[in-house]
Amino acid sequence: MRENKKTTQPLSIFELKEVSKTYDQLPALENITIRVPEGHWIGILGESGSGKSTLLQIAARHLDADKGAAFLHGKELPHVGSQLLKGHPKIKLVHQEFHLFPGQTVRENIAYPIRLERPAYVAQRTNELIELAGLEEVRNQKAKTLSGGEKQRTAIAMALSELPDLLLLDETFAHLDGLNRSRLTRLFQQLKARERQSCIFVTHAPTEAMDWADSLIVLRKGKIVQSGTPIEVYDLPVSAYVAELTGNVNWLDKTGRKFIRPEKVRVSRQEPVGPHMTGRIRHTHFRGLHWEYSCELENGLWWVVYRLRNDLKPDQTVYLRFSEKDTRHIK
Ligand SMILES: Nc1ncnc2c1ncn2[C@@H]1O[C@H](COP(=O)(O)OP(=O)(O)OP(=O)(O)O)[C@@H](O)[C@H]1O
Repeated sequence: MRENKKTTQPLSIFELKEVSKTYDQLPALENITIRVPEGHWIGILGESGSGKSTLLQIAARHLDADKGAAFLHGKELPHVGSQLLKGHPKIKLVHQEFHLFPGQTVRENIAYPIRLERPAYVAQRTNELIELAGLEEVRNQKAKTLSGGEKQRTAIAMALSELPDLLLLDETFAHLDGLNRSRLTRLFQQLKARERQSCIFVTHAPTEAMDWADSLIVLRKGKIVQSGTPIEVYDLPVSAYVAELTGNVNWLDKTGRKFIRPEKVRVSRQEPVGPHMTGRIRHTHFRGLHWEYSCELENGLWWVVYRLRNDLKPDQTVYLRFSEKDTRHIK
């Protein structure tokens, strides 16, 4: 990685500096600064309408901000309005409306961005991506005949055939089933580790954000409310909004200031010695690797608790214990 000698900070590939955007006098983004160091994946998490897509559109050079600037490798990028074509050749946005050539095959679509390279390289890179994206069986099928998930994987493979300096992903996993999700996961793991790809990705899903991001940025009503590593943001959220957006939260009182995460709560069927809380199981949810139970406490609060086994029944009385050091306060 190239280092900035003065600060020893990794150099930013891309930067948005003090960017603001208003639609019909309503602010969609306010004073947003984001730096993407080389090889980093920045996850943008936020509720619907918080400005995530607007941010990606500005980063992709599809949309001009009202204020602020965008830099690639330290060079300010021109206004979108002053360019003949929207976008930037070194920045690729993959979003849910896939831009594929419908009459071309999967292979032809993936090969298109590198069509001027040596034929042997084109064939090798295309085959590699077809395999990584799990598209072997549809490689000769026309894009218009693909399923939604196949289109999405083809669009991602196409974006990656010629690696951009900055990859932008908009809700990439949103409509994928488990199998396709794990295929893409492999593809992205390789991109991160081998290709040192830099990326900004937008998601609603906290697990996806935690999994992929080197740093997380939480947006609310167009403003950055918190940024940090996924662990920092998850463990020390600055507000109830961030706490609830990043995972399940058990509030310790009705003020919404003190909480504990469910994985820190021990649930038992027998009354323990020592301090504990008492509750009743109300709902059971199978989550694959664990069971999640909604539990109504004696004080009227509802908590979520996890167990590896499905051994608690609705209406059963349970006892909850936790350590004070695992509780968190929101200032
Ligand atoms: N073209 C537009 N014209 C007017 N208002 C817009 C336009 N695009 C977005 N907005 C508004 O700007 C705000 C931010 O929208 P944006 O699509 O960036 O949010 P988001 O976080 O991506 O939402 P979602 O998760 O629902 O896609 C919203 O209030 C939205 O209604």
